[in-house]
Amino acid sequence: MTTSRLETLATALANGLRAELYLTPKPGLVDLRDNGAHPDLNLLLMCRSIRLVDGYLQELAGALLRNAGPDELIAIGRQAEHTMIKQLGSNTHRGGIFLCGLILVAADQANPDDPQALQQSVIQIAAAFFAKREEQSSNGEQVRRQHPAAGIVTEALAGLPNLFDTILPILNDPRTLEEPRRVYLALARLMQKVQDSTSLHRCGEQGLTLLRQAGARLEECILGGHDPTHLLTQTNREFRRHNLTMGGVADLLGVGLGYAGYLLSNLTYHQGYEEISPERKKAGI
Ligand SMILES: CC(C)(COP(=O)(O)OP(=O)(O)OC[C@H]1O[C@@H](n2cnc3c(N)ncnc32)[C@H](O)[C@@H]1O)C(O)C(=O)NCCC(=O)NCCS
Ligand SMILES: Nc1ncnc2c1ncn2[C@@H]1O[C@H](COP(=O)(O)OP(=O)(O)OP(=O)(O)O)[C@@H](O)[C@H]1O
Repeated sequence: MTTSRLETLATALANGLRAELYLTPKPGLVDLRDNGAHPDLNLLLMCRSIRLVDGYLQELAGALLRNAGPDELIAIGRQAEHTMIKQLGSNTHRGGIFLCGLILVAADQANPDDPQALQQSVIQIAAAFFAKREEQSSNGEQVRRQHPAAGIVTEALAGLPNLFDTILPILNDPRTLEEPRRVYLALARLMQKVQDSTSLHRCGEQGLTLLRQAGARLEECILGGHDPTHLLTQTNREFRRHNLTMGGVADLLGVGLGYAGYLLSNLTYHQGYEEISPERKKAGI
C-alpha cells in the first residue's frame, strides 16, 4: 500500500507536536522536566493527547482522500476536540488540533510542497470556516473582546504568518544554526511576535510584555553563541511565578516543526540538496 502525500503530511504534523513537547527546557510549557505553568497538564497526558491528534489527522486525511464535504470535515474536527476533553479532561491540544486540521485541509486544495501556495489555501479555508462558525464561549473569545487582533482566529485568517513567514525560513535552513539552537531561535521569534491569547488570558498585557522581553533575551543569547539552558530554566521559573504560559507560541512551533519536517524530507523541495547514494552513505562521504 502506498502512503498518500496527505497521510505523510498528517504524520509529519503529529511528529512536529511531539518535537515541540520534547523540546526542553521551555518557559511556562510542559516539557521533559516539568509542567511549566500548567497544573492541569503533564508529560504523559500530553503524549496521550498527541496520539489522539495523530489518529484524528489520519482520519481527516482519509476523509479528504474520499472527497468528504466541508460539513463532514468540520464534524471530524469537533469530534477530535470533544474526545480530547472527554478522555484527557483538559485542553491539551485544542490549538494543535485546529492548526493541523487547517493545514491538512488546505493541503488538499493546493500543492503542500509549495509553502506559498499552501499559505494562500490556508487563507481561503480559514475564511470559509470562520464565516460559518458560531460564536463559542472560550478563553480566546473572552480575550478577543478586549484584544480583537489576538489569538488563533486572526492568525488563521491571515494565513498563519507566524508559521510561514516568521519561523519556516529559520527551520527550513539547516545551514544557519545546528539543532536545537535553530529551534530555539524560532521559539524566540515567536515569543516576540505572536499575539498569544493564552498569555493575555492568564496575565493581560503584562503577559505579552513578559513574553516579548523573554523572547528578545533568548534571541540575543542564541545569536551570541551562548548555551541557552540556564536562561531558559530561569525564564521558566519566572513564568511559573507569574502563572504565565504561551500555548499559541507552542502550537505554532509544533506545527512549524511538523511542516518543516515534511518539506525537508521531500527532496524535490530543496534545490541543490543532493541525495546521498547508499554507496556514499556506506563509505561515510
Ligand atoms: C478555533 C478554535 C481553535 C477556538 O479558538 P478560541 O481562541 O476561541 O479558543 P481557545 O481560547 O481555547 O484557544 C485555542 C488555542 O489557540 C492557541 N492560540 C492562542 N493564541 C494563538 C495565536 N496567536 N496563534 C495561534 N494559536 C494561538 C492556544 O494554544 C489555544 O490552545 C476552535 O476550538 C474551533 O473552532 N474548533 C473547531 C475544530 C474544527 O472544526 N477543526 C477543523 C478545522 S478545518
Ligand atoms: N508543551 C505544551 N505545554 C502546554 N501547552 C501547550 C503545549 N504545546 C501546546 N500547547 C497549547 O497550549 C494550550 C493550553 O493552554 P491553556 O492551558 O492556557 O488553555 P486553557 O486550558 O484553555 O486555559 P487555562 O489553563 O488558563 O484555564 C493547549 O490548547 C495547547 O494547544
